[in-house]
Order: sequence, then C-alpha cells, then structure tokens
Amino acid sequence: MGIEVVVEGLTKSFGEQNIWQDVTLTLPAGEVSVMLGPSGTGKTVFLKSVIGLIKPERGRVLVDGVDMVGGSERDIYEARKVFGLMFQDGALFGSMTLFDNIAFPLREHTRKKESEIRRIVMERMDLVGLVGAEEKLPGEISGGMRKRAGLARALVLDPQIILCDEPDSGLDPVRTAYLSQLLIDLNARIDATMLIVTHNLDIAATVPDNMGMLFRRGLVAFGPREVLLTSEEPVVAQFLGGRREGPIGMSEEKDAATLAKERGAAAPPAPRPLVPQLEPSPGLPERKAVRRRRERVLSMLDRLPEAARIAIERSHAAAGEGAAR
Ligand SMILES: Nc1ncnc2c1ncn2[C@@H]1O[C@H](COP(=O)(O)OP(=O)(O)OP(=O)(O)O)[C@@H](O)[C@H]1O
Repeated sequence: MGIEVVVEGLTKSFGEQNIWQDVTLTLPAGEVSVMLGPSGTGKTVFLKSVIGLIKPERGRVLVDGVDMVGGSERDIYEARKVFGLMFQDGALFGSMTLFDNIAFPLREHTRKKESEIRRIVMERMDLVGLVGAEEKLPGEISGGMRKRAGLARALVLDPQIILCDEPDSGLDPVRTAYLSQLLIDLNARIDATMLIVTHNLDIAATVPDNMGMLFRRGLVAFGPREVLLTSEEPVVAQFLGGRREGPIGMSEEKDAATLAKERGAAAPPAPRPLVPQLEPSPGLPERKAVRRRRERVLSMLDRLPEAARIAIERSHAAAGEGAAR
C-alpha cells in the first residue's frame, strides 16, 4: 500500500520572493490527490519540496518517519527510493531508446540481471501501452508517448508514492482523457499514494480523491474532491469554472476596485455540476483507496460544508446502488 505524506507548516522563499507559507496537509495513503493553482503559484516547487529536491526554510514533510526537509541527507536519499517521479516533459535522455530510458533506474539503483530488467521494463511498457516502441528514440515519438514513457520509468522501482508534474501538458483532450484513465488504473493496480500537479479541469473533476489549491502564497484549501468541486470560495470557484471573473487576474491578483466593479456587474455563476469520479477499467481490481477514503470522509462529514456533504452522501448512495446491482 502507498505511504501517507504529512506536510506541516511548510514555507519556501527564493531570496525576497516568498512562494508559499505555512502549507499543512496530509496526502492519505494510497489515495489520489491533485494540486491546482494558477501559473507561478509554486506547485512545482511544492512537488520538489515533498521529495527533498528543494529545501523550504520552515516546516516538515514526513514520509515513513523521515523528514524530507530537515532529515539527514542519507535518510532522505533512502526515503526517495519509495518515490516515482513523472516530470512535465517526460525528462527522457534523448540519445537513449525508450527501453534504455525506462531501464535506467533499474541499472542505476539495483543489481538486477539484464533478463530481470527486461521483464520489468516490458511489463511497465505494457502497462502504459508502449509495447512495440522499445527501440524508438524520444525524438521520434509524440508528446503523449513521451509522457507515458516517463510514467513507465517512474514505475520501475515499484514506488509507493507517485508524483506527477503536469502530466497533461501539451496533450490533446482525447489523450488527456486516456491519461486520466491510465492514472486511475495505475492506482487500482498498485495502490500507491499519488499527487498530481495540473491546471487541467477535466483531470481535476474526474481523477482525484482529494484536491488542494495554491494561491496568494498559501494553500487556499485541501480536502476531499467534493469540498473544492462544490466550493463557493471565489478563488476556487473561479479557477474550477475557468472564468475571468474573480480574484485571479492575468498575471497576478486583481485589485480591490476591479473586484468591486465585477461584483456589481453580475451574480457569480454557480459551480459546475459534479461529475462522477473515474473508475478502473473493466477487468481491473477495485481501488483499495475507495473503502479507506469512505471511512475517512465519513468521519469528517459533520465538519464539511453542506454542499460537499450532500455531494458525498449522493456519491456514496450511488456507489451502494452500483454494488447492489
Ligand atoms: N530554483 C529557483 N530559484 C528561484 N526561483 C524559483 C526557482 N524555482 C522556482 N522559482 C520561482 O518560484 C515560483 C513558482 O514556480 P513554480 O514553477 O513552482 O510554479 P507553478 O505553480 O508550478 O507554475 P506553472 O503552473 O506555470 O508550471 C516562480 O516565480 C518561479 O520563478
């Protein structure tokens, strides 16, 4: 099963520029979480802080007892082995075939025989639909294939935590839909804890168990998907509605006068209707996270806003009916 990631009071600046402060959240074990936020709000910096590649000046990131911020380099190095990282562009070596790219972590970090490496690489290539492309170079394939190769490489060391940085960037809507399904199928197969950084509203609406949003140098919210998807908090509603009206401006926050003018103009549109979360493809096991999440969310139900509570109760009722059929 995946490992829980506990983030406490994380604060990061580069020189004078504060990126975010006091970020506190828990990525529940084996569940899929998405981190949203306008460009430049520090989503990638957050991802890199979780794995210890960037050092925040305050706070802790606890992974299996190791603090990825203040722990010893040796402990952090060891703890990184439970992570699989998928970068925006796939981060593949241009002069290596896809097979060699995907085999790279196994050759670098393990003493496995070539026959065993071949077995693992082919299994992961099959998982992401790349069998037949072993001998291709990254420059000879499409962006979507490069991303899937990046995902296959992230999976070879059997990670318990998977971090994906904008896995949809540069993909068309159809490929993005396939990728969303692939991420859910992956979670069903290996029950890893997953954190996906994205701007994509379709992924946000259909993939995660939990969602968070970074804005104004902080975490606006983090919680079960229904909380953000039904939120009337102006920043969250604007972002998830993909609208110009609201506090998020073209390059920065809007000023108070512009916001007051907008408020006078029209009532804010209602949040988009909630669509059901994706389920694993036929033939795959159920996601183990679903049952755990259900218990967890039920235990916090009376502390959630009414709209979120109703949405959760409806989805549990629908799941119950599905199971009874
Ligand atoms: N190594 C670094 N040194 C200095 N500043 C940095 C560094 N890395 C990131 N930043 C700054 O931190 C801010 C947040 O960057 P980040 O890439 O995390 O944003 P993001 O939310 O992922 O954006 P996008 O959605 O556009 O990818 C930016 O202003 C960026 O310039």
